[in-house]
Amino acid sequence: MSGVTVHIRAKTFAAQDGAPERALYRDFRLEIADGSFVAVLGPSGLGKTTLLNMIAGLDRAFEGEIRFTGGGGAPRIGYAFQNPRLLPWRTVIENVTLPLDATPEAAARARALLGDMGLADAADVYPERLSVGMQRRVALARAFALEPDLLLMDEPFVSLDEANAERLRDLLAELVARRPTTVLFVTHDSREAVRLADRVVTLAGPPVRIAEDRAVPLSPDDRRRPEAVEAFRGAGG
Ligand SMILES: Nc1ncnc2c1ncn2[C@@H]1O[C@H](COP(=O)(O)OP(=O)(O)OP(=O)(O)O)[C@@H](O)[C@H]1O
Repeated sequence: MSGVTVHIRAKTFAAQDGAPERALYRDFRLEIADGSFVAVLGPSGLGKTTLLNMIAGLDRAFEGEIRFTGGGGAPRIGYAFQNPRLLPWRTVIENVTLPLDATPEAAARARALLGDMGLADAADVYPERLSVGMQRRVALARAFALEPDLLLMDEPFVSLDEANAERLRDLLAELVARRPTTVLFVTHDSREAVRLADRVVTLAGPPVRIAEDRAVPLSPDDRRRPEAVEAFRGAGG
């Protein structure tokens, strides 16, 4: 596992194609404890994906520091992007095993995860044959198969129907219970945040600031009861 200490002194997107300069972050700090499951809520366009990209090292054009805590050098980071980003010229199983060591154990783990995702029969087809919801599940399997120390998830269940989304929330909770991982989970849905996370950070801005930071001390059973989730949300004010 790995915790993260984020300090963004400044993150600005320059003016471009007629759009004005955007100062997204100014002296922003966030501590994510090793082994925690943190949901990040906030309005569209605020800079949540940008935050994940900076943590993942995909966006280095900012002033500040991202430090990984919890020992053991650079963490293995799994990233379930907002769009599935599968390689169209590779089969489903090839997409999932791509970031893994080429060992029989890794291949078996990838196939088992596809089974968990209800995609056992789709392992050898190409992504274009799959619905968007199935492609999202493949992208999740790819992120889990890496056995990450830190899992970044950007609205991973957003285009799924509620029954499938709920099944995958259960699966995510089970996978994290099975193999403890630090999770940073961006969502628009505060029910989903309370359902999954042990801490919900609500962002406001710009520039981005933490408007609310709330621990969610619900039991796994309560999280699966919509009325318990609703009562917790209602108690928050
Ligand atoms: N490469 C870029 N160049 C210029 N502006 C960008 C770039 N990437 C993002 N932005 C802008 O920065 C702002 C934050 O984008 P970001 O995708 O991080 O927001 P978000 O909170 O994840 O939004 P959503 O919830 O809609 O996904 C947006 O206004 C977006 O248009």
